[in-house]
Amino acid sequence: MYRRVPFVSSESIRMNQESCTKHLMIEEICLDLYQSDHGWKIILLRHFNPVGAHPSGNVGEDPRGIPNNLMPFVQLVAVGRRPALTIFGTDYKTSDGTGVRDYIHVVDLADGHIAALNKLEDPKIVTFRGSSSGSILSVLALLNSASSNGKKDLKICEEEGK
Ligand SMILES: O=c1ccn([C@@H]2O[C@H](COP(=O)(O)OP(=O)(O)O[C@H]3O[C@H](CO)[C@@H](O)[C@H](O)[C@H]3O)[C@@H](O)[C@H]2O)c(=O)[nH]1
Repeated sequence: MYRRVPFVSSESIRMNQESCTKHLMIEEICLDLYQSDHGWKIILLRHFNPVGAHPSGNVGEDPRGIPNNLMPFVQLVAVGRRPALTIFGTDYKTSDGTGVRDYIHVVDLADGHIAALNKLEDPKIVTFRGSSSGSILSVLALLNSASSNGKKDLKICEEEGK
């Protein structure tokens, strides 16, 4: 968090998911701080899962070891560095039963951060929400997309939801 950064939302900042609680708490601390001292300018950045790489290929994700996250794992399966993707759960209340996330391309996210930083001198209240990319994908949809892009079926196995 930076001193003198724009902030604050005129919108409701309520979130539904329990996993968002810690983020919401931090936003509330920022709100309190702003209320106590309007000299603070704070940007609240909300986004979901960044994926992808810079088109130059110079900056991207090349995890060492076993990745924790879906996209890098799928990529390693696609290039044959991992044998199969384990799907963590297939009985969620989603269209195909696998977990869904809202993905944002990492370059769009970087652009969003720059746009937010350009508001530093703007005294108005602003929040940045980078999550509405319209790219809400299930694990299977993401996997199928990677399979069709790479023109080969990627192997999967299933296990209980985590
Ligand atoms: O090998 C894998 C990896 C992930 N998934 C599923 O793929 C989806 C996306 O998982 P992941 O890429 O790990 O993203 P998140 O679960 O959304 O976790 C991100 O979002 C969390 C909440 O902000 C942060 O705590 C994490 O660090 C960050 O990676 C979820 O349904 C996972 O269960 C699999 O099925 N198999």
